[in-house]
Amino acid sequence: MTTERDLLITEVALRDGSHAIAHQYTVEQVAKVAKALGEAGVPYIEVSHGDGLGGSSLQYGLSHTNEMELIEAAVSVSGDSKIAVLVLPGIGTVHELKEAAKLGVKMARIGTHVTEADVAAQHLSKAKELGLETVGFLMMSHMAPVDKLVEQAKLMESYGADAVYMFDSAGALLPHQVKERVRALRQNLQVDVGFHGHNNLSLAMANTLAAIEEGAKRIDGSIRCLGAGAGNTQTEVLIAVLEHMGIRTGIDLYKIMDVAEEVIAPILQVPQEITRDNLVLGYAGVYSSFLLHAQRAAKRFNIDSRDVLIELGKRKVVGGQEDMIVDVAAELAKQRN
Ligand SMILES: CC[C@H](O)CC(=O)C(=O)O
Ligand SMILES: [Mn+2]
Repeated sequence: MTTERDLLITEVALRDGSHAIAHQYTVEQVAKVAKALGEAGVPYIEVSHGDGLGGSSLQYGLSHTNEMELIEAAVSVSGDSKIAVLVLPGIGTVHELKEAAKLGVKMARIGTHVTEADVAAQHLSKAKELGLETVGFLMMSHMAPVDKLVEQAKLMESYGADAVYMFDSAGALLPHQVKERVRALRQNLQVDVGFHGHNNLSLAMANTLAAIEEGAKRIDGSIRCLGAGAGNTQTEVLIAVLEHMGIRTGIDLYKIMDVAEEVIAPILQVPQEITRDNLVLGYAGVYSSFLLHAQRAAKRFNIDSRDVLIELGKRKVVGGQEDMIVDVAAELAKQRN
């Protein structure tokens, strides 16, 4: 029997949520979560290091477990759900993509900074060759004007992406800005448009609904908000809201609520909340994945982590420049003495 779905949801807690727990997922945790998500009817489950395949490093944070083991475990228990991986060109290589495909991954999500889509060409075409469904996504989309976003999205489409997402990586966008962007993407692309939000300004749900209103067909969520910063659009809440709107996702509401409460909550080291640092991520337009790095650097130099985040926002530091977080903290500390 095929499930009727008006929207395709990708659950990202086993990838974006990896940032929130410093990439410490174990095989047991991933298997338990993936199995439960599969039973709840989630169509796509993303599994990788928070920074994608190959992300385990001193720069981005060392994983507890090799991500290929996590992927293999997820594939073996996820039933009809498809396992997706994230790849950031420059971090993840075609070699890792091949290894993931061999393990049974069905979708590759290739992401670049919002102005750098051209670096995704090779990865997208290789993923296609491997028979994978492909998503291209543009991160930190608040940092580019609408016409630039559209230009870059068209490049992703031309490289073979089956869908193009805009990522509000910093959780900095307001609903009217999301609407404007998704509308423009829909007007200019033939492929599906997707949206990935972060809840740092408590707008992930509002932004997601704005995207859906403008025709976004693919949405990312993180169950119990287990994503970087304050997390993403909370999956189980989204499913309830969409049911009220008569939008079919194929996900069982009671089951997804149970996964949140019984499987995810025990994994959380602290509850996913809009703490003052998370709020500053959204306010200053800083990558949500920088949170723990900035907190560690602030502690090391005995300064306020909010000052580090505000300065990173001013300098428009983007993914891949994690080493600058320590530089900024050191500079701020020096200025203070
Ligand atoms: C560092 C990759 C990043 O976490 C991808 C993502 O989820 C985002 O940009 O929001
Ligand atoms: Mn994210």
